[in-house]
Amino acid sequence: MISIDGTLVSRGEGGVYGERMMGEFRVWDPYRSKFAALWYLDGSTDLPEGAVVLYLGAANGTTVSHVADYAEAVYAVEFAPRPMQDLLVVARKRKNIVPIFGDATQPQRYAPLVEAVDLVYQDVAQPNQAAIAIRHLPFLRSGGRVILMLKTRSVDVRKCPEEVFADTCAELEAAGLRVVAAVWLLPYHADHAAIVCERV
Ligand SMILES: C[S@@+](CC[C@H](N)C(=O)[O-])C[C@H]1O[C@@H](n2cnc3c(N)ncnc32)[C@H](O)[C@@H]1O
Repeated sequence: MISIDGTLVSRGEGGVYGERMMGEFRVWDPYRSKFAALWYLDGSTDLPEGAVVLYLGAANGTTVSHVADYAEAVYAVEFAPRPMQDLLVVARKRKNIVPIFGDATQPQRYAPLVEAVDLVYQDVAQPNQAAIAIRHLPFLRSGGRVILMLKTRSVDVRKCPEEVFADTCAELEAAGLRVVAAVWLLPYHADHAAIVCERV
């Protein structure tokens, strides 16, 4: 990933959501994007140019647009109609984004549209976040990665965040993933942790 004087950027045609520009580069704000926050907090995080990405929880496409500046293709899944409309606008300008109006708990419904991917990136804030990620492992190439943005309060508000975090890591490992990094996203995002896994 590219940085200019320590600021994370991506190279894309024009701004998408009023983000700051540094010449032809778009500033990727860690307060607006958990992916960017992870990059600032864990130096080993990378998004190799030319990667194929399956993105679950695309929302209005702000982070998707930065990911698409690096990736060869981004399959972007969103199930809420309003953000989907904005995502479609973003995808009209970026031909390597494939917007999918679908429910990430039902991957079999969009499986025919998606190729094998190098990265499954998930940011869905649902109770069953680990299970959703695990359901997408058939799309992941061997050696590929899963980045799960875990919103602990969405899983179980009664459990302490550390317990939810540990349980989620254990569930992912039981499914054959190896956790290579696990980071709380403070100060950028409260109640969120990023879990980076490799398919072994
Ligand atoms: C926290 S927002 C994602 C923010 C986005 N990743 C970004 O960085 O710009 C979570 C999104 O996931 C979507 N979502 C939640 N559950 C989903 C599901 N089962 N299938 C698809 N999208 C889902 C929500 O509608 C919402 O837009």
